[in-house]
Amino acid sequence: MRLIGLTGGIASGKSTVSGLFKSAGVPVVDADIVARNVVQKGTGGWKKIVKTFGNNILLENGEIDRALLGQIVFSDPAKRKLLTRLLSPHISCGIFWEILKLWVKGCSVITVDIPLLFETKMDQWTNPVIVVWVETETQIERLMLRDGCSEEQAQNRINTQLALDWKKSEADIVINNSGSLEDTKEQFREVLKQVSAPLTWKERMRSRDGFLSIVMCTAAGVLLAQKNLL
Ligand SMILES: CC(C)(COP(=O)(O)OP(=O)(O)OC[C@H]1O[C@@H](n2cnc3c(N)ncnc32)[C@H](O)[C@@H]1O)[C@@H](O)C(=O)NCCC(=O)NCCS
Ligand SMILES: Nc1ncnc2c1ncn2[C@@H]1O[C@H](COP(=O)(O)OP(=O)(O)OP(=O)(O)O)[C@@H](O)[C@H]1O
Repeated sequence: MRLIGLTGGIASGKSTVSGLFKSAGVPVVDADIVARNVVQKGTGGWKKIVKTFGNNILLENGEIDRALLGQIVFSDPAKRKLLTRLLSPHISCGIFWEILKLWVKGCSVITVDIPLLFETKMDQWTNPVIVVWVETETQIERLMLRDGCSEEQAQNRINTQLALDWKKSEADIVINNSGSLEDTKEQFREVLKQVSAPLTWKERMRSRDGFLSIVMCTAAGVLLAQKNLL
């Protein structure tokens, strides 16, 4: 099985590229969706957030007020690290189950779209690592336009992640999404050819090691969670 790691910076175009993978018939596991599911009302992630941030973090319907939580954690590095630490085991487990379900269905190539792929060291599980890169000015403009935030807020959010230029330097494949959508699609077509090629022996060993790591880390996570150690 080939696990493609798709990452980048906030609003660099990961969802845009993951949409292209889906259209090409390659299933995608989206860490942002998993991260939303693991904090739905009543889940373990939800309980941890309420315990840590208090009842004020809830909307009237009992769901987490994501906009408020975002405001809090993106303006306070310690709280952001705390939230990431609280949710990481739940998110890793969720990603693993999604991969497992697709694997059982017989999918041999799966893309995992994880914004914090390098930050959480999950890059070692995936091969190749694709970084969707964009020029900073364009990234800020698109983020402001999409989320209706100020330039300062956009810059703050960008600063909470590892530098996109550094991610680019660590990538196996870079997709430059600074231009038009058509330009990105053209690069994607080349990438698709590359990732559709059969795995070399070296790559097979790497991805098998990667998959075993996922199994072991998740099993450890589940055990620790059951013993309330997380
Ligand atoms: C803070 C929250 C509530 C804001 O929710 P909101 O719906 O506004 O944004 P959404 O979840 O769609 O995230 C948008 C983007 O923000 C960035 N982002 C999210 N969490 C983090 C984080 N902890 N650190 C840095 N960047 C982050 C990512 O690039 C992500 O794609 C939410 O992002 C969250 O729960 N984050 C913690 C979980 C996490 O680490 N998610 C990343 C998945 S690997
Ligand atoms: N090549 C492009 N040309 C113009 N707009 C684009 C292009 N690529 C992406 N966008 C727009 O930029 C915004 C950010 O793109 P997208 O949502 O794909 O980024 P992302 O990396 O998934 O973001 P996040 O980290 O917040 O999940 C979206 O509004 C999208 O429509």
